[in-house]
Amino acid sequence: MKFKISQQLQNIIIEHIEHSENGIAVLDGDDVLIFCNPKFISMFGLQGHDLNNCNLDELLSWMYSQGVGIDIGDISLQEWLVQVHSQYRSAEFRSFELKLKDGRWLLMTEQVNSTGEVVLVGNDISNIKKIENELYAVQEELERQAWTDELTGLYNRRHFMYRLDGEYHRAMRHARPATLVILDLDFFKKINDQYGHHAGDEVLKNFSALLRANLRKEDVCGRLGGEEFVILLPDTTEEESLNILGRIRAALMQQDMDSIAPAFEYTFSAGVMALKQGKSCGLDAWMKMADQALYHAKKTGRNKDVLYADITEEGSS
Ligand SMILES: Nc1nc2c(ncn2[C@@H]2O[C@H](COP(=O)(O)OP(=O)(O)OP(=O)(O)O)[C@@H](O)[C@H]2O)c(=O)[nH]1
Repeated sequence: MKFKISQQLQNIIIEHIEHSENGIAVLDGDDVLIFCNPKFISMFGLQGHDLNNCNLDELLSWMYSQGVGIDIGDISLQEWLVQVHSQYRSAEFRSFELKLKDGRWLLMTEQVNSTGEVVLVGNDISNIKKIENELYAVQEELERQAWTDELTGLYNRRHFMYRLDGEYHRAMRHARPATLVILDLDFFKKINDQYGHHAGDEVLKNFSALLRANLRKEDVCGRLGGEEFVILLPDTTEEESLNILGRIRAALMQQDMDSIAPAFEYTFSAGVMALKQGKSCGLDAWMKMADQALYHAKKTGRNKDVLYADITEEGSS
């Protein structure tokens, strides 16, 4: 069915456009602005600008120079105009979101008429965007909680194993070295028994911070549970990993633990298993071998690093 557009109906539509909560503008075939309603002017902060014979680029450049309207981030005006023209008139109808300098968000629609004019309509979606951002923040926090150990802030076992899996396959694919270290605090039960569970927790947090401070950004650090930690060192040989452990031990010796008790100190044992470049062993076996090296460190006096390669050579694993 086709409606007859009477004068009365035209008046109703024109009044609606004038008072609409949507910003509406029309550009002619040469992209010169031939109409915009009051809401469009206020939406983009165009008050005070002479809009007669103003084309799209002039309009955008003016907004940019006045610091009003669209927030284009860190790019230059030239780059922005190139971006705009790569999309503008690219379809008969398209919609996109725009962030404004004052923090509001718009959902824009761009319709190209059969006679070449472009009709732009902007709808303020700031409230929806706010809820969307809050939901994103909640989702991110839930994801963070799902893969983080609550006490120490390190990755939990599940997420660590996921990262280990990725690194294992990367190392195999590119025949790169990678080393896995399992660390366990020595006589931790005694710390709990002597100074209390809270002090034990403080020691766990202290050790986690110490690991983080002494590892590179690309290293992955997790808490397997209890007083057992794990480090994945990508692109790191056995020898390099021993240097890193030496650095961690030196930092541990130097720190002041008076908040637990005067002259308080603790130690850890570590089991080290380095992947031989390009030689596959399987993920579970990799963990198991590091664990066996750790067990050996515990059995032979604690407060030391043991390489799996050494215990197999000795035949004492
Ligand atoms: N404070 C605290 N203690 C924990 C936590 N998780 C596990 N533990 C305690 O850690 C202790 C681990 O004791 P063990 O497995 O005997 O190990 P250990 O005393 O460190 O002995 P070695 O590993 O052989 O040197 C147990 O007493 C656990 O209750 C925790 O989150 N916080």
